[in-house]
Amino acid sequence: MRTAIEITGVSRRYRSMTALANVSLSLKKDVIHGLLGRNGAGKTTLMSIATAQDWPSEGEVRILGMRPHENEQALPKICFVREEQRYIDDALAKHAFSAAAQAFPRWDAELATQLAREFRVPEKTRIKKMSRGQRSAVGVIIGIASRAEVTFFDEPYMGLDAVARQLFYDRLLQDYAAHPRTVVISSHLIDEIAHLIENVVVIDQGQILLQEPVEQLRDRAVTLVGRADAVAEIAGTREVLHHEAMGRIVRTTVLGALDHADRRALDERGVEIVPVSLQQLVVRLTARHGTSDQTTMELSEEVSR
Ligand SMILES: Nc1ncnc2c1ncn2[C@@H]1O[C@H](COP(=O)(O)OP(=O)(O)OP(=O)(O)O)[C@@H](O)[C@H]1O
Repeated sequence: MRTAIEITGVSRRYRSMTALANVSLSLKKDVIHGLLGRNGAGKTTLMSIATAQDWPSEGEVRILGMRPHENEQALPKICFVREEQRYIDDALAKHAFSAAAQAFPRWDAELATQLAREFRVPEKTRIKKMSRGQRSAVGVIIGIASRAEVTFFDEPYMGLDAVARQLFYDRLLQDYAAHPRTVVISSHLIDEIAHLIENVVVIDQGQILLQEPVEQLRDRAVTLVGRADAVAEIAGTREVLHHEAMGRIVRTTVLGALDHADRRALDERGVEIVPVSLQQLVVRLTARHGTSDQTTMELSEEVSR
């Protein structure tokens, strides 16, 4: 089976608020996926439903072919690391690790101990008394050492310093290479996780804006920097995502890959081609989605044209 996570027509409403609107998503097995989107886009809601911690108002979820809700067979295969993880009162890190050992059959206790040392998780401090970063580290360790077949990290880096975040990315990749599994990470630090993820899902206002392999997405847009008339000549026929003028020089971000002839024409006119980072692309696409009346489908089609 190549699909690990299948979400079909899932909606989640809170009274008048629609957090997810008819979301369908199919995520491949043994791939690291990035779930990206602005505050309130629906990332946590989607992850909570996929991990059976919340129920959809409509629609269906399948994890490894199984319905996860109240399913004793499915749940040991699913790990959800979230910022506001609750632990048993007065628990130390080792207690949280023992509980994880019970919950996840592939738990690696040695790895957890090693990671606890590397993240400098204090042994004798109760989790509720730990600093925010230390608490996040406990969650991250559980996420990695559980080796659950499907692991969700919801903004796992909150409070982690730059060194600890790098350690998280390195250790996750290392362990994933040795023990492939399906990972979904939500993050606002898009460029930080760009090298980690293979597939990108962008969600905005409860709708999936796009789902695409990172490599493909990188070629989707470029920024052209040069004289306004020269840039306009090439940009004119394309979808403009962003435009800035600095005197006679403009920076225009356009959708669509450049072919050989475009590159030659730009070169002849002294126009510089600057790659667009994943973060910039996601920011531009979501900003555009928020201000336009286009449907998700239209925008996705545009992006993939
Ligand atoms: N229990 C709740 N009751 C009412 N509204 C809720 C509830 N939980 C989430 N929402 C709303 O649903 C929407 C999606 O929230 P969600 O937490 O999934 O967003 P998110 O993408 O994870 O955001 P962030 O990046 O800020 O964590 C938001 O508008 C939020 O206010």
